[in-house]
Amino acid sequence: MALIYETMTKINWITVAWIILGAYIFRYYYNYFTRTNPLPGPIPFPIVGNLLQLGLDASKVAKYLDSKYGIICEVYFGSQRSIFVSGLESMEKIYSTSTSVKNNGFMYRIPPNEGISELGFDRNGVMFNRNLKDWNINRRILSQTLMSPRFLKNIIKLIERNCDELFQYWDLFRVAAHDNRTVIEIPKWLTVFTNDMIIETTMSKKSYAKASYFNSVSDKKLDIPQHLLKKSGDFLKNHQDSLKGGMFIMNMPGYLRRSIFKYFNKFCVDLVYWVENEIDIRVKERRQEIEAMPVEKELPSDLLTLLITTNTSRDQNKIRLGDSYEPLTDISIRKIILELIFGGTDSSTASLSFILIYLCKHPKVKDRLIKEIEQVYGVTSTPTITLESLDKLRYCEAVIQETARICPAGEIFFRTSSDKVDLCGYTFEPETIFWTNFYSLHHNENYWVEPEIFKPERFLDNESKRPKAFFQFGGGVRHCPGRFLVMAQLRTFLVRFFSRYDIESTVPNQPIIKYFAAGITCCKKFDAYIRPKKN
Ligand code: HEM
Repeated sequence: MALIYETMTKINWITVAWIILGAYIFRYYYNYFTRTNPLPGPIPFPIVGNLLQLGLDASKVAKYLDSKYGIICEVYFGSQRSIFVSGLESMEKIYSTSTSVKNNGFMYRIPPNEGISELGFDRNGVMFNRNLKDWNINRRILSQTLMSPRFLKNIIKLIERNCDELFQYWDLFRVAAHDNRTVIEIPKWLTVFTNDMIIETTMSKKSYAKASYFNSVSDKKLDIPQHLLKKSGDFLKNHQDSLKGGMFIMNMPGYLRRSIFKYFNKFCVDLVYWVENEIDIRVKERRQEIEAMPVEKELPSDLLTLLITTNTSRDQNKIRLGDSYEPLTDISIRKIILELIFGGTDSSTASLSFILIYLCKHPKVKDRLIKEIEQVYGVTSTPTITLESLDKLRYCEAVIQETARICPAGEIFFRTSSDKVDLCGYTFEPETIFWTNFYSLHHNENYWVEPEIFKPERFLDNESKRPKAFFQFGGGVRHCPGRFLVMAQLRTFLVRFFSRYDIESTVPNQPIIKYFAAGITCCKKFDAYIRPKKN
């Protein structure tokens, strides 16, 4: 009897589950087929949307959607309907250079999102902040800091120090191998390199991710206290995992996160809080260090000091918004730093990896780049780099831009309408998310002569003749605030690297193996021989 009752109960539960699932699917497709403003696009599946059909290779998705559906279509990333835009005119509208926040209809990054709201990013920081008044002040403080020549001058010194440290480890490998060349797994090394740099840039504290990685792959061990290596290693791992966790929190509907995925959700949230807590400890520590500095003494121009002191009594250049001068709160500083670490690690690693791959594939371009470096700095393995000297590297800049055109780290990127907007003859409601197809635009024959050919010279034309169909860092009021920093970083690295080494891919005609994670197209594998340069 008990068995029959148990079986009946089981069947009932299974039946109920099927009915709920059936009702959910019916409701999903009813909403889909009766949606307003339908656009062409692949039919989505519940929960995953079009992810199974399209996959996660951003350039393949970009090419496919552009060729099959034209300059505007719709896709579902998870349960989120997104408008996918490939035409230049639409992109110019979305990334409009209009400086007026009021007249710009594409002011948001993403529509309201339960997960992002639970983590507090919808009302703090810059990237996802939906309170446009707060976003504006945070953004102005950040831009004023990240773009100031004083800050950038210091950053160049920081980049040089980090290059020297990286090269010291590579040399240790070479000596240990009794060989004049070292096989380096480029993306892995560049990840720890850019991570150390962004941590030191944002937290004004030495980071040991490179050293920690060296110790994990080398027989020789560095004489650095274990707790420092562990701390940096843990920070890198947890911040990378928290980024993946953040994607889960952002894209998985709340009712599923709170039920089926309850424990995994908690694990992801805890990871984000772990990283935030580490940042918070450092912010408080720096506040105390600043308070201990004599008032008459000029404060250092590192990012953290500037974020803490802007609009306080220690600030000489207050930023006014409306009638008030408001300093940033600790929570806002914490979120901004977290976003900068997220925004500044994978994108820079990917860009630098792709540049080195293209230089290996195009030895003539590499030779011309080395010639330019020698012209500006002379033949030396330790050039002294200044902000002014970096501006003379026109060909180097063109190499960086051409790589960003042909193989962008941001192949597709997103903005959200903050108002009713018109695009390609359709009217869209506020809170519609638009994915912009930079990849296809950068490969469009209407705007580029022989777009599949790597030709940095195309960026050497005069300013007025430069191609307009190029979105390396987005554009307009939400233009990437890290662009000057990253351009300084890339140029300084290339100068330092090619003053000292030559590089050759271990695989002839190195294929570009990419993966897409958290909005960035990253380089999955690239091994290269690094040899001392013959002068
Ligand atoms: C090569 C490396 C990089 C690439 C390709 C890149 C690309 C982009 C793009 C396409 C956007 C969207 C801009 C728009 O909507 O108009 C963006 C925004 C942003 N980037 Fe970068 N970025 C890079 C490096 C960095 C670095 C190093 C930082 C930090 C120091 C950073 C911080 C940010 C932030 C905070 C935003 C959001 C700005 C806002 O919403 O107002 N990025 N980036």
